[in-house]
Amino acid sequence: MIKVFIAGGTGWAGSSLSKGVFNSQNMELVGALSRNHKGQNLAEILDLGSVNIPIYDTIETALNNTDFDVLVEYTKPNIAKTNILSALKKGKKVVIGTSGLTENDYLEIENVANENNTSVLAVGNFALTVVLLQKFSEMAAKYIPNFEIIDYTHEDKIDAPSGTARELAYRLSKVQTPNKFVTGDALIGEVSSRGTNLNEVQVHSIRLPGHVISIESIFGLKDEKLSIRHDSGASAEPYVKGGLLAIEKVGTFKGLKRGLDSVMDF
Ligand SMILES: NC(=O)C1=CN([C@@H]2O[C@H](COP(=O)(O)OP(=O)(O)OC[C@H]3O[C@@H](n4cnc5c(N)ncnc54)[C@H](O)[C@@H]3O)[C@@H](O)[C@H]2O)C=CC1
Ligand SMILES: O=C(O)C1=N[C@H](C(=O)O)C[C@H](O)C1
Repeated sequence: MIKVFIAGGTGWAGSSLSKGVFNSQNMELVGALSRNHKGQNLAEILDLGSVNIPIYDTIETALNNTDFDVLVEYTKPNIAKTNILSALKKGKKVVIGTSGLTENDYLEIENVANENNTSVLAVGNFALTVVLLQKFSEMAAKYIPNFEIIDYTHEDKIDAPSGTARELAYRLSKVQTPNKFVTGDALIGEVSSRGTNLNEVQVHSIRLPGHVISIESIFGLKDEKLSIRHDSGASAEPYVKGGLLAIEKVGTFKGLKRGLDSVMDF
């Protein structure tokens, strides 16, 4: 049995995963972190039956009071790194779902995981269809050296670019550095209108009502263009299966891995 603790277990994504873990044959849901539900029973909140799944409001109290193997981080960017580093320092394995962490954050997380001989699996998007978008985009980037990324989300998403876009930029940059067009001093007007540069890839973030979550990688060659786009629906269901797979696989290596495909067969 893998003992799982979910930081953000009462949230939109975390509550769906909590139910998935609770119903899993080889996992035990032993606790959750939630700022607003301290001292309550997660099983009652999620209608899971007559068991007690305690909720804490800080990672320190959770680590002092609960024994677990894997921390799933599904809170908010402002607290995620603290939760992750605290758990790693106690030798816990960590699955990261929370977006907003930077490349420097990941370097620090990787170092702390290595120092404590444990493992972290960070997944910008747990949905299988997004994993496929990442793979198809990597294939395209191998042949087309001109690409940019657009991320579209609901208006109240607090971090930009999305975790999905950050991970995609990181991955495409490993395939090749894209060519730059009209940048720096050559550009007349607003430099920021060309988006932000992540790992040498231009990323544009749209935040608008009526939008859920979409990601698009755009490629161009003379007289031809290619768009690879993914659109999420409104529920958090697509992230559950991938989340469960990540919990199962995070103990199979040491250090940091990024992307769900890193533990899948392709
Ligand atoms: N990697 C992936 O596939 C996915 C990633 N996400 C990311 O997961 C994160 C959470 O998203 P949602 O579930 O929509 O958020 P949410 O707002 O619905 O839930 C956040 C949860 O974290 C808890 N929380 C927030 N701040 C806290 C603090 N300071 N201390 C203790 N608990 C705290 C809340 O009580 C709640 O349980 C976001 O960064 C989002 O982008 C969301 C869905 C899929
Ligand atoms: O609702 C969100 O916020 C989500 N964020 C993740 C991201 O930043 O990429 C992914 C997910 O699609 C939902």
